[in-house]
Amino acid sequence: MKVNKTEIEGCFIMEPTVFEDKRGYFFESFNQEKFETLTGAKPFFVQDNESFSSKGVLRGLHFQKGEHAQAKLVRVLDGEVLDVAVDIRPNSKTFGKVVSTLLSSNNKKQMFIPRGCAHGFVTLSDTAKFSYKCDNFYNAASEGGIIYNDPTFNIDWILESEDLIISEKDKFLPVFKEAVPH
Ligand SMILES: Cc1cn([C@H]2C[C@H](O)[C@@H](COP(=O)(O)OP(=O)(O)O[C@H]3O[C@@H](C)C(=O)[C@@H](O)[C@H]3O)O2)c(=O)[nH]c1=O
Repeated sequence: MKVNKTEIEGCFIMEPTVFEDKRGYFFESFNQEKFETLTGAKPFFVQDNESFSSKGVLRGLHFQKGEHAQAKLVRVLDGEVLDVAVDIRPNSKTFGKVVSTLLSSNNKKQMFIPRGCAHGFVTLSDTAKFSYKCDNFYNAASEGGIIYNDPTFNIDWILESEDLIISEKDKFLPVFKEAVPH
């Protein structure tokens, strides 16, 4: 597995080693020992999630607050998404930085988003199956979010805004300055 640092402290993009033969392929999608050695992070994952989305579906930007913050290791099982992490940790040296990367079932890349960062993705393929591990449990009361088109970040979501499919909850999220104390 290759681990690449990103512009966000503690956020990594991993490229697993894929073994191909006449039967198909094999790769380790998570190996705790290698993960810890290569990243220095020691998340203890307690929840796995999977979602299915049609082209244009944008989920995010989401996070959980306080003691319910979640680190996430995300990947695409089928299809392609643009995956985005935003550093909203006020005490971080990379506060306000954005990392976006294409994750697909072809490139098999994964992104590790540390606790305290916001996360979202948009589906670029006809459909996408998305899977992620979390190091803390879902807690509805602690959910937080930032509107996907926040002018501070000006994230290029690749698709035209009229082609985006967004939940009612996500359409009315606050801007960064309101969502996070500065
Ligand atoms: C996230 C989550 C949702 N749910 C429920 C709540 C709701 O009824 C339904 C759909 O929830 P949402 O609309 O919040 O799902 P979604 O918009 O896919 O939320 C996810 O977005 C991505 C970007 C993330 O980073 C995740 O952490 C999570 O916030 O599933 C759980 O039961 N457990 C969970 O862990």
